Amino acid sequence: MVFSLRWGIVATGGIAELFFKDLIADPALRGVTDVNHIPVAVASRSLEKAQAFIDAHSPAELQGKVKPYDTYDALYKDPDVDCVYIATPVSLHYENTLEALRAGKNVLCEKPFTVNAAQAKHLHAVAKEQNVFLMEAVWTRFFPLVEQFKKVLHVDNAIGRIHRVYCDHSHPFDPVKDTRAYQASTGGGALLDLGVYAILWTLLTCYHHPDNQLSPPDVIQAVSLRSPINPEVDESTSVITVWEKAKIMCIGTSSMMTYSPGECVVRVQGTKGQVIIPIHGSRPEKVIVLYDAPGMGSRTYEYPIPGQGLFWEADAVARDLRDGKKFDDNYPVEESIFVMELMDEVRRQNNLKFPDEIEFVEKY
Ligand SMILES: NC(=O)C1=CN([C@@H]2O[C@H](COP(=O)(O)OP(=O)(O)OC[C@H]3O[C@@H](n4cnc5c(N)ncnc54)[C@H](OP(=O)(O)O)[C@@H]3O)[C@@H](O)[C@H]2O)C=CC1
Ligand SMILES: O=C1OC[C@@H](O)[C@H](O)[C@H]1O
Repeated sequence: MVFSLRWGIVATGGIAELFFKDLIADPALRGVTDVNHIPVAVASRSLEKAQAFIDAHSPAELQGKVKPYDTYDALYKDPDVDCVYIATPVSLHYENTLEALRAGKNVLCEKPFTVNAAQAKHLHAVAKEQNVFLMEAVWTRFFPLVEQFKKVLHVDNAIGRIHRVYCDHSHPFDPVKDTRAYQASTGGGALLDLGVYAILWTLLTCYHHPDNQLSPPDVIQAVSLRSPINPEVDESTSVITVWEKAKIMCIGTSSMMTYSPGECVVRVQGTKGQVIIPIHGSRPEKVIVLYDAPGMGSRTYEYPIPGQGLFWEADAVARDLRDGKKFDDNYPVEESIFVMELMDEVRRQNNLKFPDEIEFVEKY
């Protein structure tokens, strides 16, 4: 039997649009037959915007069936919504997710989860108290390609012992169009918005290395370059982590001024070769293994994406809710908290602060 998940979408920006389109894509096109998705409501700060979003993106069979709301709160109260997708700027993730959880809703919240670890911990506590589902929407984590990447490195040991990892996620943000990236009040800067993907590859290679056993890194050394447009935010941040148990050094970089090197956004170097992921660090389609041994050559695993690729995380949420889970095994909230702790430390080393109004945590 197919399990259908009814979604309520909060906000009508760029990623909300892509997520909506992926929800209504035919699951069979990605070989999925056990779950599907039904968008039932969209909330915006303006009723006109919510309605325009629904009209623009709903296929004929959904016209008139998706409810528009002019407040996010009204959507949280809708009994037809099984799961809320939060697609607001990061500065609002804590507040929006908290309200949705308190209304008894399951929540998938866009990346980065919150602006600091304290907020992430509070959301985790509230989800447990309310007995509802919570996950950060790090979509890439749910790509089938990622399973192949982990298998090549940690199961097949295709490149032998891993020594060093480079990973990058960068692309320019336009100071006029992408204003949220340049404002501290909206949680801007390269680290939070783009650095999450450099951290994702760091975690997959080092934190999840069988010898590391999910231990934190022994060393974190980070440097940020502040933006001349607004020195309150970082335009580039580089983070070196050392993982003693697995004996790996990892260099993760992010910049909102320049592009990632296209041919290689992730390079994992081992004793027997290298694993390379070409662009894009958040939407990869290939894993390439280059063997050092003469005559071994290379092997390429290709994973074309039949859509944007956001549907895989939605499928994971649907399966979790079908199975009565409150957290996802592949990406539990504890790991989002760990990511936020890492980012807190990077910001501490570089004296990068957001305004109190967005760093606040309610007493609990
Ligand atoms: N997974 C991915 O690939 C991507 C994830 N993201 C993440 O998604 C989130 C949203 O990003 P994106 O969609 O690009 O952002 P946009 O600026 O395009 O949209 C944000 C939406 O949030 C709502 N909103 C509520 N309050 C504010 C406010 N004070 N200022 C601006 N918007 C507000 C608005 O919707 P309304 O007016 O309808 O209420 C707005 O359309 C971020 O956390 C970002 O990191 C972004 C891009 C890609
Ligand atoms: O999350 C995102 O926002 C920034 C983009 O670079 C990235 O590709 C996208 O997934």
